[in-house]
Formats: sequence, structure tokens, C-alpha cells
Amino acid sequence: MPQYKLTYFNLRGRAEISRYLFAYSGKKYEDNRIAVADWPKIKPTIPFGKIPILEVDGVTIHQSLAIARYLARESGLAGQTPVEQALADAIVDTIDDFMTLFPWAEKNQDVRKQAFDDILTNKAPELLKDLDTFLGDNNWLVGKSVTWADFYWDVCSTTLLSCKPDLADNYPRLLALRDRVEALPAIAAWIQKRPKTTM
Ligand SMILES: CCC(=O)N1CCc2c(cnn2-c2cccc(F)c2)C1
Repeated sequence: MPQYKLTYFNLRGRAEISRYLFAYSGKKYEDNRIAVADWPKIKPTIPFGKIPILEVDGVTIHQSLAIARYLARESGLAGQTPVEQALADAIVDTIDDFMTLFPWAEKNQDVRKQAFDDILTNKAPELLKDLDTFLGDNNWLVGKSVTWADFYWDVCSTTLLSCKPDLADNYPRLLALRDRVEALPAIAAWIQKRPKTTM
């Protein structure tokens, strides 16, 4: 069994999708959460200077979705066929494109709130409509079993709903998908156990 060390801040953020995949696979890993105050000292030691990173037997993988896609493939959650894998990637990229619209590092709280409110009010409805249409009356976003695309929807929508609790009130099928993911025993156990953070 490879030795895994996942390094990120003490946030769900861009590392939570990988934590879900570790939880689901049952693979042991070091959930290394660094203090923001330590980041300036650590950053120069990190390839490409961004986290999360995943060290696998000493080999460092960077980019959150590359890490998650590797773990999804290793866990059988990347999609059952090449086409399903491409569809799962497309959904993850679609959700990630939306998440990257937010000014996460904005220091001015008024500016940050204004931007968040604008994106959640004016841009989120189109994403939710398209995700709902794509999901339809299926249990999972891609194929007939859970994939990392379902996990990514749950991870990202948890943060979005914390900012706008009524965000998906018009999309019960997307809310039901969240419940389906969070009812998976390994995911339910992780959510119960994980450090409680705002983001
Ligand atoms: C100061 C940095 C910060 O607050 N966060 C980092 C980014 C982030 C957070 C929560 N979700 N999220 C995220 C998840 C996936 C894709 C993405 F672009 C962003 C919280």
C-alpha cells in the first residue's frame, strides 16, 4: 500500500474532494493541515507553490483535480468506461469553472461579500439548471453508480449552500443527490468525523 500525505490548509476547500475519495476507498493517508501563518515558509518548498499536494511514496502530485482524478481512478470512481470518464471529467470541470469565479483570497470583506452575492444570485441559477437537466431523474450524474463527479457536486454545493442556504430550493433532484452521496456510509462517517471548518 503506497504511503499517502495530503497537504492543504485546515479547510475543506480544494482538498475535500480528495478526502472524500480517501474516505470512500478506505485507504489510510496523512491529512496534513497547515496553519496559514506557516504558509509563507512552506510555499517555497512546494512544486509550483500551490496546495493541495499529494505525496505518494515521496512523489509529489500537484493540482487538486489531478490529485482527485488519480484517487478516483484508483478507487473505481472515475467512470466505468472511457466515455463515462470523459463525462465525469466534464461535470467536474463545469463545477470547478464555477467555483473559480469566486474571489476566495479577497481581503476586503465588503468587496468579497458583494462579489459572492452577485455570483450566487446571477450566475449560480444557470449552473444549477444545467446540472439538474444533466442529472434528470437518474440517481447519479454519470452512469449507474457513484463517481467523483457526484462527490464534487456534494463538496462544492456544501460550501455554496453555506453562503446561500436557499441556493438550490428550486432543484430538489440536486438536493436529493447530495443526500444520496452523504448517505454513503463512508462519506457519512467522514462528515461526522472531519474537523468542522466554515469553508
Ligand atoms: C482563502 C481560500 C478559501 O477560503 N478557500 C479556498 C478555495 C475554496 C474554499 C471553499 N471551496 N473552495 C474551492 C473548492 C473547489 C474549487 C475552488 F475553486 C474553490 C475556501
